[in-house]
Order: sequence, then structure tokens, then C-alpha cells
Amino acid sequence: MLAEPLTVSAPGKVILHGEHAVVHGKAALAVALNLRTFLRIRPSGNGNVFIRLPNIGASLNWEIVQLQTLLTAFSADLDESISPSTEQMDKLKEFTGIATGHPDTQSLATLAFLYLYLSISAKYGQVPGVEIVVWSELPTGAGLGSSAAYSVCLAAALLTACGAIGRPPEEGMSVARWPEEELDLINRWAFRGEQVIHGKPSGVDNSVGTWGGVLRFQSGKITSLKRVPTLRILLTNTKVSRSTKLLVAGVKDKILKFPAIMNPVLASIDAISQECESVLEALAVNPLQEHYSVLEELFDINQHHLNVIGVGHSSLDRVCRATAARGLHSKLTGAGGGGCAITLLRPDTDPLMVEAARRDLGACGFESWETNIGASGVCLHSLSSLKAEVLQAFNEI
Ligand SMILES: Nc1ncnc2c1ncn2[C@@H]1O[C@H](COP(=O)(O)OP(=O)(O)O)[C@@H](O)[C@H]1O
Ligand SMILES: C[C@@](O)(CCOP(=O)(O)O)CC(=O)O
Ligand SMILES: [Mg+2]
Repeated sequence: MLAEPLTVSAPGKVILHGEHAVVHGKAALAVALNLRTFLRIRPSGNGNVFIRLPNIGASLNWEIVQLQTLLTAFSADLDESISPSTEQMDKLKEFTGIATGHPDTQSLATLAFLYLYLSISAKYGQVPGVEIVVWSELPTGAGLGSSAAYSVCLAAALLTACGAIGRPPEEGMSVARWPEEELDLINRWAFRGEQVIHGKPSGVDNSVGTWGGVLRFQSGKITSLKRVPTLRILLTNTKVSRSTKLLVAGVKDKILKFPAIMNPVLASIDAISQECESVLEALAVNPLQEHYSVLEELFDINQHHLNVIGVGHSSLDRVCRATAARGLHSKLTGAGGGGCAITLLRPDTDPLMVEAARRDLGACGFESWETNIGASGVCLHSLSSLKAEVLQAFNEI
């Protein structure tokens, strides 16, 4: 239960291959990113529920008695495998005054929070009056899994606050993690938060946020890849905002309209994920230049497929052209339609070439940074382990 404040964090993610195809049962390879979302929860002391979301400029406050009027609509939903229902979403939209139609950023975050707060309270016992702050290093809506990191943090904090899972011992630890069966429960609830935000998510994003590392994800089956090399990735944010929910829906419509055309493309993306996994394993054992050449070719082929299924964007084409001019290979990551792209860097890629590419990308108005991948999944932090900028965001200093 929540006697003391609690701070959790979860990583964003990069999908190497398989975005969108993974929604339709194909394999995806995803890696946890060393950019994290942090959530601090503490008893409110006044019976209110208060959540502050500085990344999206939202602060929301309800009296617990107001929220209890909604609990009956959620008590029937006692099986974690059941998706958020239209009736529940309509009830939440009516309660919050959120208009029907496609909710905006703040509305999606509010609905996801209230859905998890009420469903978890209904199933495991009332989450007490709490104050929550969520602050992220991840750009929101850019294809790096910010919605999943948000959902994983909410699930971990609320399940711990109501006693559905334990509070990992922090004594002397800078970070601590829950046991596997409790991480699995966090992941299943985070998936439902993603369903509120994404509509029809595959579950790959919240799985990477929960488990961390490098995963193969296919139809709910999660396989942690142990023998993978350290990959150098240049991340580029085109800063073109887009909605994952609408992009995922658009691909589904195209599949329904042109099944004979689209299904072979999805099958090819599936084969790319499988081939990439084999090459990564070979690289880990005996790194050869040829292996990187194959990875670069797979990036190019997959990027073309993503354009075919309708999730490309002119800004992403500019990233591909700018990096290709420097002999580098890129593809979009996440839902596409703008957002982020990833560029593969070989271990011996000339740093001057990378800087030149970053200058060219900057001239397009894009933000780029080299990153490491394979971060840890959701964890509990001791206050002393938090970076100053996180504490600042939590107004602790
Ligand atoms: N730090 C955050 N604070 C509040 N809401 C967030 C945060 N990060 C993500 N979200 C929610 O997730 C949504 C973005 O999800 P999505 O469109 O899937 O983009 P992404 O590619 O970042 O996952 C935002 O509109 C917002 O509702
Ligand atoms: C497009 C998709 O494959 C990944 C979405 O990633 P993001 O929300 O744009 O970070 C959707 C999904 O797998 O749920
Ligand atoms: Mg998302």
C-alpha cells in the first residue's frame, strides 16, 4: 500500500523492424531506449486524486467521492484480458467533458489515467487519494513509445499503491524491480492503457517498457534476445506530430481494401524482422562488415514497405535522403507519418560523417542524437538515485 511516496520509471523504445505489421500478427524487433518516463506518486492526504502532466501542460484534480460514482461501470471489468469498453470510454468522456470523436493529447492522457485508476481500484480495492506527477525525457507522439512508457508507469504505480503488487525493497538500492509475475501483471494493465491511447495496439511498446532490453514480439509472445550486439543508432525527430491511433487505423483500412496487395507486404516485413534477428545473433558471435551491409539493406527495404502501407511522410523521406548522402541508411520507427527515424551507424562509421549528417538533418529543422539501446524496463527508484532534472520536474528541490 502507499504509506510512502513512490517513484517509478519506464523506458521508451525503438522498433528496429515490424512496426504496424506487428499489429497484424507479424514479428517485430524492439529495443528499450535510454530515454525514460518518470512518475512520482504519494498520498494526497485530503482524499483528492491529483495528476500533473507537465510534458503536455495538463493538471487534473478530482475528489475521490466523485470518482467513486464511476466505480460501478468498472467493477464488471474484472478480467485483465478484457479491453476497455466503448461504454466505459463514453462514461469517462461524459464525466470529464471530453468531446466524442478523436481525443487530443490531453484527453487521451486523462482517459488512460482514469481508466487505469478506476479499473485497478474496482478490481483490487480503492486506490487512496493520491498526487501523481509524470515527467518524461521522451518526445511525446514521436514514435518512441511515450504512450507505452506513460501506461507502464501508471500501471506499476497504481498496482503498487493499491497493494495488488508488492513494493520492491529499496534499502541500499538505487533502483529495484518487481518479480516476474508482478512485471507480467504490470504489462497486462499497461497494455490496456495503450488500448485507450492507441485503439488497437499490438502490445510491443508496453512489453519493451516493462521488460526492457531487446525483444522479439509476435502475437503477444515476448522473447528476450540475449545474444545481440551493441548497436549504434542515430535517432532523428522530424518534429512532425501525428496520431498513432489514426495511422494504425489507416493501415487496417488499406489491408481491408487491398488484402492481396497488402498481406504480401506484411509477410515481407515479417521476413525482414526474422532476417534481422538472425544477423544480429551472428554479429554478436562474429562481427563482419557483411553483417552490417545486410542490416543496412533491411533498413532500406523496410522503409520502402512502410511507404507502401501508407505511413511514410515527406519529412521522413528527407531524413533518408540526407543520411543516404553520407552513406548511411535510415527508416522510420514507431507509427510513422512524421515522428522519429533511426539511422544505423557501424562501429567504424567516421564520427565526422555522423556530425555532417547531423548538420544536414539540423538544416532540415530536425533534432538528432546518437543513442544507446537496450535499457532496463520499468523500475522503482530511491529518491537519491534520481537525476537533478527529474527532481526539478517533481518540484522536490
Ligand atoms: N509524458 C507524458 N505525459 C502525459 N501524457 C503522455 C506522456 N507521454 C505520452 N503521453 C500520452 O501518449 C500520447 C502519445 O502516444 P502515441 O501517439 O502513441 O505516440 P508515441 O509514439 O509517443 O507512443 C500523448 O498524446 C499523450 O496522451
Ligand atoms: C505502429 C505500432 O506498431 C507501434 C506504435 O509506436 P508509437 O506509439 O508510435 O511509439 C503500433 C503497435 O504496435 O501498437
Ligand atoms: Mg504510442
